[in-house]
Amino acid sequence: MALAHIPGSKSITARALFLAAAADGVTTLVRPLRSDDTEGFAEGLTRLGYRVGRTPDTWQIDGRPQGPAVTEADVYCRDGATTARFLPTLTAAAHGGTYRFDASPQMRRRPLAPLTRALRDLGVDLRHEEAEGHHPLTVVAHGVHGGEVTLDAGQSSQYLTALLLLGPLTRDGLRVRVTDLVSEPYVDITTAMMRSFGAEVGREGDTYTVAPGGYRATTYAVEPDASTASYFFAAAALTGTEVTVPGLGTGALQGDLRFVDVLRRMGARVDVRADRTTVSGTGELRGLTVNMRDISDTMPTLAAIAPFASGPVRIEDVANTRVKECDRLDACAENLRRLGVAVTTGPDWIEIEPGTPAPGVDIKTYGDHRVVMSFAVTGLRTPGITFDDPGCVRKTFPGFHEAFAKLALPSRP
Ligand SMILES: O=C(O)C1=C[C@@H](OP(=O)(O)O)[C@@H](O)[C@H](O)C1
Ligand SMILES: C=C(OP(=O)(O)O)C(=O)O
Repeated sequence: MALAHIPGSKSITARALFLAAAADGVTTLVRPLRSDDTEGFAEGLTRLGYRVGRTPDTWQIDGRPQGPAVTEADVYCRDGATTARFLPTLTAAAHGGTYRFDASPQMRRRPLAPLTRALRDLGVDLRHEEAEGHHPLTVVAHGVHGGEVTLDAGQSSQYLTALLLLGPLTRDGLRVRVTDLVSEPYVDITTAMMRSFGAEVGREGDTYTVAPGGYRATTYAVEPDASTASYFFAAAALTGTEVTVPGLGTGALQGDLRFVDVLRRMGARVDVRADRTTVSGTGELRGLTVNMRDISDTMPTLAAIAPFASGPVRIEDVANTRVKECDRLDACAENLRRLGVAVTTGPDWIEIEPGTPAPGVDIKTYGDHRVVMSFAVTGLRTPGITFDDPGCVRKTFPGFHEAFAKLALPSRP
């Protein structure tokens, strides 16, 4: 049996940083994720004048309910969509100040318009430098009264998360009516964490309601990252071994842990306990059709093991994976074809035929950490897989290659 110690959740760390910054008091984050995305978020807060103190295992943030300590700042959000979508929203609540945000070339391309429109509907003075609804942008802050707003979160749930996080910082509170929503479990993480920081948030049908009143500082322990865990679970299912991830169990906040249900349907044995999850490969990997709208960060993980299934694997309802670190449907299809596997794709689906991936293929990563980590799993059964940019795993897991090698799973080419 192998034990995989997975670093902290990116989504939880990003939310915790926002909540801690906005809270009244000093917050301690226990085992936050240390990676490019979350370091970028913390650096953004520092630029805005928040104090973020760090030891290897904890981050301490001095909350500033009144907003950033500086009235002017230039923040580079790197490649992190949580940073690029949550931080401008945090500054909108300040009473005075001009804050400019920019991001990586890919993050500049990724959409933002439904969020910027909603913020403007709430009276936020938000100016784009180039294209509407894209970085770079400037927030000229003068507080937010709140009220009701309608939001299309059909391309990204992060728009909704950003607005909900803003809710307690408004004068009158916020009602958000949602017309469409992907990645819904991420919104559940948001509301659960808001409550942990003392906020009142509720939902009736398609409308979320957030009370004013700010946030209270707390000590918050960050769960291991469930999307990262998917590579280790998939590795177990593929190689017929057993992998246990401590710290992710029945009480986990992250929807991506549901990836183990997909592996169970394919034939793996899955045991979810209160504080750990174990996947055991049985030697059987069946094909299936699966809707991954709720857990689409794990689409590449499944695509990468799909050729080894006994029947076709069809993944549906994942259009928004086209607007992530790269167009993930195309990137997965291209790399599977390079491996000699038959693949078809549509606007929001991919279907992968069984096949034996060819050895010695260089995977085209498009700078996407999930492409690397997913095809590293394929590499357990395919000799000679290399990556044109193995280091891009730094976005969420700088030590991925070492940790994955340490797992010492049998590779059976
Ligand atoms: O809120 C979050 O922390 C995230 C939400 C999801 O994005 P979308 O809602 O854009 O699908 C997910 O893909 C991303 O990795 C993290
Ligand atoms: C899509 C992702 O990240 P983000 O949207 O937070 O940049 C991801 O980590 O797979």
